[in-house]
Amino acid sequence: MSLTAITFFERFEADILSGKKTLTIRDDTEKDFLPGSIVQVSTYEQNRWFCVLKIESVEAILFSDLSDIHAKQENMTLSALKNVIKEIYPSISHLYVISYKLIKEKVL
Ligand SMILES: CC(=O)Nc1cc[nH]c(=O)n1
Repeated sequence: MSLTAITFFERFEADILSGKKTLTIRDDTEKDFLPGSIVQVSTYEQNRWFCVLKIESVEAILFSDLSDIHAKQENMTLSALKNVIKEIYPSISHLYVISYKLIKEKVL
């Protein structure tokens, strides 16, 4: 069964809504998104819905293969991205790059 919802830390919300952050890197507990599927997005902290994404692709990657291309799509430097991922997933080397498109934003 594929996943239909995802959470992001609140600090990433503005970058997602502005289209500056177009991918997320997750561990194997959050890899089962179907390309082409629609996913509801909420904040991790408050479970507050804030947008809808369409999954473009899900690709396995090793932590050591993260590059400037991934960092740019996360709207970060590569060293900032590696620090964020190490903090969220300490000592996990097998990860998944999930790319997405913003479909619907929250209306303020
Ligand atoms: C809640 C959560 O795990 N959020 C993450 C994790 C990795 N990348 C990301 O953009 N957001």
